[in-house]
Amino acid sequence: MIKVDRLKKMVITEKKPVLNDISFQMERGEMIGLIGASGSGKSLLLGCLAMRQKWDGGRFLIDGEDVLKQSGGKRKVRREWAYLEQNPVLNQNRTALKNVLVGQYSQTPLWRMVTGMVRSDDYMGAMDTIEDLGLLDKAKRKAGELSGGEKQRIAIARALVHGANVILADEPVMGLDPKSAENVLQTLRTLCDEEGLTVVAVIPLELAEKYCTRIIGLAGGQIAVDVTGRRLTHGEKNRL
Ligand SMILES: Nc1ncnc2c1ncn2[C@@H]1O[C@H](COP(=O)(O)OP(=O)(O)OP(=O)(O)O)[C@@H](O)[C@H]1O
Repeated sequence: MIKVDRLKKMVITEKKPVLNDISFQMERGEMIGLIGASGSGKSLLLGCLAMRQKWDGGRFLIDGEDVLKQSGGKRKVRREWAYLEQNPVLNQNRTALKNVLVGQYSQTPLWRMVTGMVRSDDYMGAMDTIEDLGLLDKAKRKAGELSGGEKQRIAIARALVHGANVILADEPVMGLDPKSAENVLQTLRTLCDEEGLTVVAVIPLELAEKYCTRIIGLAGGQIAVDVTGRRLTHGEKNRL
């Protein structure tokens, strides 16, 4: 279980904390939609969870251990959790498959990386994951030739092949056409339901209502809404 306990986050330009007293828990298999007005701190919260932003207060407990105090705790989160940016960083000249396999390089000897030789079980694992994400016919295409939604799904495949059990995604469907956006979110939801993946994604409210198991809304530096995935009431929307 993952527990955020009274997280505080400051930025140099503001006197007051941008995030103050943020507390919530995440269970395995949850897909959390993070919503809130522009500037409410969604990206900063995601960055704190991904250990890419410094915490200015609070505790971050994973299975009871405070990651902020544990030696190597931050590195472990950075290595084991996936942080998906809006425009996934893929090598455009390499195939989708090679980009997915990069996720396994941390366990791959240097000579294999240099020669590009891949173990057959790594190859099979990557192909299985690509197939699960509906991109088998694109596996040998260069990443630069894929659509935005396909690139997002390749980034998800890479995260899964790398063994990530938590995916933090900052606006993963921004700029995608509606069908591709729904495809990416349906893929993530299925992985949560069937594989126990945990996802926190900054996405538009109407998509969070449709695909997420839970919706967390930020306002005024605090959690203003924390409900199971469903249509928000007028009252809840007004709090954001
Ligand atoms: N590196 C930084 N230095 C100074 N201020 C920052 C920095 N990063 C974020 N902020 C400020 O913190 C606040 C929250 O930013 P954040 O990017 O988390 O908002 P957001 O909810 O993701 O917004 P948006 O929906 O527009 O992307 C904003 O007021 C922003 O200007």
